[in-house]
Amino acid sequence: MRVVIGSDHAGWPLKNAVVEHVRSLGHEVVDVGSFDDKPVDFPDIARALTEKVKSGEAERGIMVCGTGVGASIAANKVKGIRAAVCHDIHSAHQSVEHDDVNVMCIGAKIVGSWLAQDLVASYLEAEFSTDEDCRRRVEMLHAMDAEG
Ligand SMILES: O=C(CO)[C@H](O)[C@H](O)[C@H](O)COP(=O)(O)O
Repeated sequence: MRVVIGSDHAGWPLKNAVVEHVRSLGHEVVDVGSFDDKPVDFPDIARALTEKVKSGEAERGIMVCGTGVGASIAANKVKGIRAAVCHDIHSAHQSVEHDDVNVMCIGAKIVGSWLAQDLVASYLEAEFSTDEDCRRRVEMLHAMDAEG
């Protein structure tokens, strides 16, 4: 699949490892930066990243900031985006299976590169469940988006 990946300055070192790993898993990467450690504001990167998901240019997004928290707050401001910080393997796949998460956020200051690789693999392998309870709940999230 096509995956858009972005980070702020704090997430930049881990983002590079994530980009390489996602490519090694056979996915296509759209890299929206950062491309160095120059300070940038995570909402700007979240805006660029979520635009690619919203438009359909990428099926999933991965955003790395210092904690993953700012990235997820910013991404969730965008209609159609369901973002979550995932720092354990179970959440990385269940967030997709149950909640149809389309942007996973990781904190570069919180997790190491080995765990990040496993989180990414788990997230990208997961598919949204056909279970009707899960489907209904995500429809409710769509309705909340529409309410504004
Ligand atoms: O973790 C973050 C937001 O939740 C960001 O990546 C930053 O690391 C954090 O806001 C700290 O910013 P700073 O400019 O690097 O001090």
